[in-house]
Amino acid sequence: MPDIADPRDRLIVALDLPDVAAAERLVERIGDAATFYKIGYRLGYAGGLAFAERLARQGKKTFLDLKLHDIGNTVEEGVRSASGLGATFLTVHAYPQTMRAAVKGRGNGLKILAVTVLTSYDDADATEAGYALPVTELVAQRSAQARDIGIDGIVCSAVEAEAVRRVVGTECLIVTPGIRPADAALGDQKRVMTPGQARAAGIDHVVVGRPITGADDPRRIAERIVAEMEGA
Ligand SMILES: O=C(O)c1cc(=O)[nH]c(=O)n1[C@@H]1O[C@H](COP(=O)(O)O)[C@@H](O)[C@H]1O
Repeated sequence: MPDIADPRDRLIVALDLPDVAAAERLVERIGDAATFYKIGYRLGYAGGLAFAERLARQGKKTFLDLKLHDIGNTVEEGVRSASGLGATFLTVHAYPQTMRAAVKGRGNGLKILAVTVLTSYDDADATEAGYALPVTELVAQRSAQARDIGIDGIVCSAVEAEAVRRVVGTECLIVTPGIRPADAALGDQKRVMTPGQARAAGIDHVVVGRPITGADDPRRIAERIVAEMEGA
């Protein structure tokens, strides 16, 4: 829970767009209302990794959301390669072997975030995937493992943020997708909070995609989200 001096840094805009030209247009329209962008595999597989490097060179913070999960050697070497892209964050799934490998491979100040249980999952989805624990317990268990392994941050829903903070303490970041302004459509997200609720629950960063990427005025929505967190 490091001090975040610029309140805009709390908002990470998910650039889930089909191509680099669309991402460039959105970044341009948002202007200085956002400082931090997430590149996931939709854009990543369409030239987005080179674009992420460019954004970083232009002074934006970048988050590579590659959600790595593989045998340890592949994860470790993959993280080593990703460490050269100038990013601030990189995601891996919160499996102990994967997290240990990621910590071994990280370099150049890249922080590793562990995705505990996807925010599109509820208890029924976890059961269907073969887990005996309810989501809140699975998130707590994986957060404790991430803490013990030395992961830099946890990705969970803001619904679990207070419980996760008790597990990981103040040194570890909590980053929460599944964020929706009060009037926004949920889409496929199931564990959801507003930006203000998330901030009050003690998160470090929120991740917001469609409410911004699909807005008529993305800059205004980004500004509103930052202001809502500041007022929380
Ligand atoms: O790792 C993530 O960023 C992530 C983890 C998670 O549990 N849930 C989740 O929604 N995300 C990502 O956060 C973004 C949320 O997008 P929206 O639902 O459009 O706001 C997407 O890019 C997801 O891939």
